Order: sequence, then structure tokens, then C-alpha cells
Amino acid sequence: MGGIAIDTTGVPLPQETVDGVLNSDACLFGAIGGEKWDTLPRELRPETGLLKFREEMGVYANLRPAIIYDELVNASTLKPEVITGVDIMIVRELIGGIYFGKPRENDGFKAFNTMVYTKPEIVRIGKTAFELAMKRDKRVCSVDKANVLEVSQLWRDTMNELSKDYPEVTLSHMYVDNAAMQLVRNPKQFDVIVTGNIFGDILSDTASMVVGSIGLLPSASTGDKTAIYEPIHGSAPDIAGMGIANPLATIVSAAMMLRYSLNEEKAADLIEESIKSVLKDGYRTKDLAAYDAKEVLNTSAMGDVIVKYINK
Ligand SMILES: NC(=O)c1ccc[n+]([C@@H]2O[C@H](COP(=O)([O-])OP(=O)(O)OC[C@H]3O[C@@H](n4cnc5c(N)ncnc54)[C@H](O)[C@@H]3O)[C@@H](O)[C@H]2O)c1
Ligand SMILES: CC(C)[C@H](C(=O)O)[C@@H](O)C(=O)O
Ligand SMILES: [Mg+2]
Repeated sequence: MGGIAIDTTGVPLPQETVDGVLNSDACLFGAIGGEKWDTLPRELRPETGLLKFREEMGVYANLRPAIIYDELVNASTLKPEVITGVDIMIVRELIGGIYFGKPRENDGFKAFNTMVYTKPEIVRIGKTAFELAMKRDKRVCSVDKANVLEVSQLWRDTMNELSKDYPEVTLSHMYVDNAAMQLVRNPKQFDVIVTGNIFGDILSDTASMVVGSIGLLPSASTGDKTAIYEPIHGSAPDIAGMGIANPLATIVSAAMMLRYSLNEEKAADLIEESIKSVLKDGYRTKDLAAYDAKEVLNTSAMGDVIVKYINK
């Protein structure tokens, strides 16, 4: 799917791809997008294919963990004391909100999108967040813009109602502008963040830089049918072909896939432990190279060294 599908079949999401993934336990997704396809009509763009893909797979809960590796505390642009120990789980609603709301239009003079959530959609993602919090530090921060938006008021009221089913979990609320600021001011205050589609998109890119690089953040998109595992970053066109992209976000996504969809806990542990050892031994890709690097590797060499450590 994406650009390659457009070039070979004329559409960004061929039915064959949808059927293939629906018949699978899980999907490991790379990244889509690029200037070449940016001027196509919206319905033919890679991004539209990705959204349709997520919708067809029913993956409403996008889990984006931002955890700092001890070895990389110096890689963040933030001070070590601010970020040491950061362990945030962003729970982003993925198949609703302004990305999918109707009506939507651009007639060349006026353009609009609609941010819409129904109560069942909010309950569904809220449950995911509360259940996850029960296995973590039992704190959920719900991020919205209830001071301005009706849709956020319903979001907040619903989260408050739902929290009664989870008396052990502490629920707090934050406006999205403040949340963006708090993420860089004091990221350790967060355990689970639950939020809508567009706010989660923005806050997860911010969180990635808190822990060092956007090339580090994996994600799991789960729902009722199957699951998609993908790095949070895009196709990084500005560095395409240079061999300097960090492959860790994708590799960690694969580890998440092994753990959560394929029941291969040991294999997942092995990958994650190898990554930690590789970082500890000072191997870095360029995005992390300025900090404590003993050896700077290109994309495929980083993959190779992780494989070597796994085999060890
Ligand atoms: N899930 C996806 O497939 C996805 C996600 C985001 C953006 N996109 C698409 O990707 C294209 C580029 O978008 P963008 O530039 O805003 O976002 P991007 O995430 O591709 O890149 C943002 C910045 O981060 C850097 N970066 C990204 N991944 C990296 C990695 N693994 N290692 C090192 N540096 C990395 C890039 O070089 C760039 O400077 C667009 O077409 C966009 O629609 C796709
Ligand atoms: C490419 C784009 C449609 C996508 C999104 O906004 O969901 C991306 O930014 C992401 O974070 O996965
Ligand atoms: Mg994004």
C-alpha cells in the first residue's frame, strides 16, 4: 500500500492488501508518504490509504509508548534530570475524530472538517486506557480541549463517568495546549495519556523527542479484528536513500507484534534486550550520534548488529 501501490495499481490501498491483512494475526507496517504523491487528489494519496487501512482493520486504539533507554538520557534535547525514568503510554484514538468526521469539504473558497466523537467511541478508547493503567502506575491523564470544544466536553464527561468503574485509577484532565507544554516541562508526571486522534498524533511526536529521537518510537494499533504495528514516524523523505534512518522504532514495533499478537514473549524479550545491549555498547545511528556514540552505524548496519546480538 501507499506510494508503491499507487504506482503499480493506481490506488493507495488495493483490496488484495486489505484481505491479506484481515487474514493475518498481525501486520508490521513501514511508513507511507512522499512528495511524489502529494499533489494527487486526496482520495488517491498514500495518507488516505493509511487512514482507510486503519479504519478497515478496526484498530481504534493506538498505543504509543515513550520510554527512555538509560543509555540515551543524553540523547534528548532535554536535561537528563528531567527525562531519566520517563515511561509514558500514549493511548491515541485512531479511527475517529477530525480525521474521519463528516461533513468535510474544500470548495476552493471555504474548507472545513468536523471533529466528531460518539459516546461509545470514547468509552471504548477510555477502557483501553484504564485497563492499561491498572497494569502500570494507575494514573490516566485525559487530554482534550473542553474549554472550547463540545466534542471535548463529551469526551471529558464520558471519561469521568467511566472512571467510576476503575476506582483504583486516578483520572486527571488536561487541556491539549498545556499537555504539550507539560510534556517537555516535566514528562515524568505522566503515566497513561488518553486522547483523541489529532491531539494524540501531535503529542506523540513531541514525546518521541523527549526520549531522544522520533526514530525510536514504536506503536501498536489494536482493535477487534487484527493489529497493526508501526513506527510513529513517516517516510522521512529528507533523509531517504542516505542510509541514516534509525530502524529501531520499526524493530521495536516488531517486538511488540511478537509479544502482543503472536504470543512470542521470549522472542520479543530477546529483541528488546539486544537493542539495550547494542545501545549500551555505544552503537548509534546518526540521529543519536552526537551523544555517547562509540560507533555510528548506517541503517542496515544497525539492523545487522542487532541480529548479531540476538544470535549471541
Ligand atoms: N505512519 C506513517 O506512515 C506516517 C507517519 C508520519 C508521516 N508520514 C508521511 O511521511 C512523509 C514525511 O512526513 P514528515 O516529514 O512530516 O514526518 P517524518 O516522520 O517522515 O519525518 C519528520 C522528521 O523526522 C526525521 N525522521 C523520521 N523518521 C526517522 C528515523 N527513523 N530516523 C531518523 N530520523 C527520522 C525525518 O528525517 C524528518 O526530519 C509525509 O508524506 C507524511 O504524510 C507517514
Ligand atoms: C501519515 C499520517 C496520516 C499519520 C497520522 O496522522 O495518523 C501519521 O502522522 C502517524 O502519526 O501515524
Ligand atoms: Mg504522526
